[in-house]
Amino acid sequence: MEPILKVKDVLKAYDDLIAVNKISFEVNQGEIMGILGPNGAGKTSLIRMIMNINAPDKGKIELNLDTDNWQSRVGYLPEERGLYKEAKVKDILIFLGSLKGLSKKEALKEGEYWLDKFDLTDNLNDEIKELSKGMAQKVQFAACVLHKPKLLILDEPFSGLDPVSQDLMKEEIKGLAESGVAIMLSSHQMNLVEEVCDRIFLLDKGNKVLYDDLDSIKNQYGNYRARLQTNDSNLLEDWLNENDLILNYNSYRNNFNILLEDNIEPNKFIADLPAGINLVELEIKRISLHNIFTRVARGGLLDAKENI
Ligand SMILES: Nc1ncnc2c1ncn2[C@@H]1O[C@H](COP(=O)(O)OP(=O)(O)OP(=O)(O)O)[C@@H](O)[C@H]1O
Repeated sequence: MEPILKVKDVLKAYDDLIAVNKISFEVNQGEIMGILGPNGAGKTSLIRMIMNINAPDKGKIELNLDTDNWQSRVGYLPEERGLYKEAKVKDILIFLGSLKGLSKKEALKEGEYWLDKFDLTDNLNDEIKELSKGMAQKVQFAACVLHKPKLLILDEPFSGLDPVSQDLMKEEIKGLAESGVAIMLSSHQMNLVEEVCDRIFLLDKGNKVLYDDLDSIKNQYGNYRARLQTNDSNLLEDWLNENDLILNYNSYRNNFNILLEDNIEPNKFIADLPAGINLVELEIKRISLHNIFTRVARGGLLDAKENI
């Protein structure tokens, strides 16, 4: 099946600054593609070109939405959350729905469906200025999905949300992808998107760092780290100091943070632990996407401490 969005060799410069440097990627139906990178990486510049707010200096953006009126098939949550403060939630939903071709009744029905999901049903008649930042953001999210878009573009959808609301937002985004929506989201909070995205495009200073599915990225770059608590600290310390499975470690009293060498799998580490060691706790995980980014984009060294 044709991708819903194709970005081909897109370049955008602001005077001398190349904000987006010949970037190419695709977003397919039913997948969540994360555009990740630190502040200033070029994420919003890319999104604005996709939304036709700015034009690329070079390259092409193609939308495959089977319509001349592409905006009726796209939902967009912009980075700046600009709902009119004096307007009521209800009127915002009706107005933004009407821009996407919905009748008043349809917009209200869909809007109420989404407000219910975010526990905001009682706020339908509130003015935006009466809502918290996170509540207003959920209303804006509702407004960008109520016309059932085929392509959803979310610029920093988790910023300003508390952890419970972030989880709720993640679940709704996953649900939309499962129903077939192509979703592209940008974020600088790499830990948050790890659990949501199928594929990742890592961007740094306008340049591609990595573009692959999350598992492949983690298989390729993701060393394992272990967190371990033991009553046999001396035994473990001696073992760690002479073991070539270990890249580095740090410890505090009986707690150890251990970074395994490239390609060392958890089984190998566990099988090699000193015989009879008394373990109180053991956790083994891959390093985070943030650490992979630090390593690949910045040539940073991995250190056991920063991975915990
Ligand atoms: N209108 C503009 N004029 C000049 N420079 C700009 C403009 N918009 C963005 N830039 C620059 O382009 C680069 C990329 O900015 P952009 O906003 O696309 O990054 P971002 O990845 O979305 O960052 P953030 O996570 O901070 O929102 C930055 O160096 C920024 O200063």
